[in-house]
Amino acid sequence: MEKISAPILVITDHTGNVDDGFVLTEPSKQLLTLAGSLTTGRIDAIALNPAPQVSELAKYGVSRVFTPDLEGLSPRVAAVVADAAFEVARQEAQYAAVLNVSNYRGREVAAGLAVRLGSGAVVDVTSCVVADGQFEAQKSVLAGTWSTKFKVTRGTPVIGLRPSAVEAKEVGEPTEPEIVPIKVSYSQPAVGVEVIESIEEGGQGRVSLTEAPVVVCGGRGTDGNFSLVDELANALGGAVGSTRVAADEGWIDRSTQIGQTGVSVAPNLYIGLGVSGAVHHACGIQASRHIVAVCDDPDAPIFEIVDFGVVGDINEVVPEALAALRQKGL
Ligand SMILES: Cc1cc2nc3c(=O)[nH]c(=O)nc-3n(C[C@H](O)[C@H](O)[C@H](O)COP(=O)(O)OP(=O)(O)OC[C@H]3O[C@@H](n4cnc5c(N)ncnc54)[C@H](O)[C@@H]3O)c2cc1C
Repeated sequence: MEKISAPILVITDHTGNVDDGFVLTEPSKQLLTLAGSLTTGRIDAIALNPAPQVSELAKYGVSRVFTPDLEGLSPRVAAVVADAAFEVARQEAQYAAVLNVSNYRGREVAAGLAVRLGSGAVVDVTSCVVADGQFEAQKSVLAGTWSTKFKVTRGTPVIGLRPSAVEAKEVGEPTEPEIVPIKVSYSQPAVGVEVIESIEEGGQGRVSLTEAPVVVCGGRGTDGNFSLVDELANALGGAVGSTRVAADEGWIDRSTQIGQTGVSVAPNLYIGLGVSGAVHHACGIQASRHIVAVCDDPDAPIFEIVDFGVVGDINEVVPEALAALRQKGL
C-alpha cells in the first residue's frame, strides 16, 4: 500500500479527569492506526488535557504529544481545539495531514482548522488511502445512495474519520513519546464561549451510539419492548439505537434515532431487530462493516443490505442468540 513519508498530526480525545486520570478513547486509537497506514514518517498527537495517557499513545506509534495550555478554556469548544491544532501545525509546518474524529465537535473543528490553514476538510470519512502521493478519502453521501472519493487539493488536508470506520491496531514496538507543552494564542470564538455544565446523557457507563463498535437497533417490531434490544447490546458491549418509528412512539429517547433525521453510525457490527430498513433509516447504517437483521418480513428492504439476515420473530430468535452467547461465556 502506498504511503507518504511526511509526518501526520492527530487530534486525540481522552475521557476522564485530573483526579481519576485520563484514558485515550477508542476512536483516537483508530485515528492513530489510520495515520500509521498512511505514513512511514512520524505520528504526532495533540492531547487536550494536562496528563495524556502516554502508555497508550506509545502503543500506537506516537512520537510527540503536544499538550496545549488551555488557560482555563474547555476543549469541548471546537474553536479552542482548532486554535490549538493550528498552533502546532503552524509551528511545525511540515504535516502532510491533520486527522481528527468525525463526531459532533470534530466536524466543527475540521472546518475551522481548514479555514485557518487555508486548506480543505473532508469529514465523515469511512476510509482513506494514499494515491499518487495524495490522500484519497472516501465517504457515503446523499443519504447513503452514493459512495464518493475526495482529494484536498491545496494545503494540509484535515480529515475527519468516522468512529469505528477503522479497526485499532497497536504497533509492534511501542514508542517513547515526548511530551511537548505549547502556548496557544486563542481566538475570539474560542474565548467567547464558556462551558457551564456537561452531562453525559444516558451514559450509565455505556459506550456512545456513534462511537460504539456494536449497535443493536430496535424498530417497530419490538412493539415497544426494548428489553431484548438492551440485553443483546449489553451482552455484546454495544450501544442501543432506534428507528424513527420507535422514537416517535416514545418507546425510547430521540437521541438514539439512527437515519436521515437522526445520527449516522458506522460500527463494526449493526444488528437491526424488527427494523424494515426503509431508505431513511438505511442511509444511517450503510457505513457499518457488518449488517445483521432479524425481521419477520422476508421482503423487507433491510435484507437487500445485510451480510447476515434471519427471517423470524425477534421474540424467538433473540433469546436463542442470547443463550448461545451465554454458552460462550459472553
Ligand atoms: C423525511 C423523512 C425522514 C425520516 N428519517 C428517519 C430516520 O432518521 N430514521 C428512521 O429510522 N426513519 C426515518 N424515517 C421513517 C422511515 O421512512 C421509516 O418509516 C422507519 O425507518 C421505519 O421504522 P421501522 O423499521 O421501525 O418500522 P417498519 O417499517 O414498520 O418495520 C418494522 C419491521 O419489523 C417487522 N416486525 C414486526 N414484528 C416483528 C417481530 N416480532 N419480529 C421480527 N420482525 C418484526 C415488520 O414486519 C417490519 O418489517 C423518515 C421518514 C421521512 C419521510
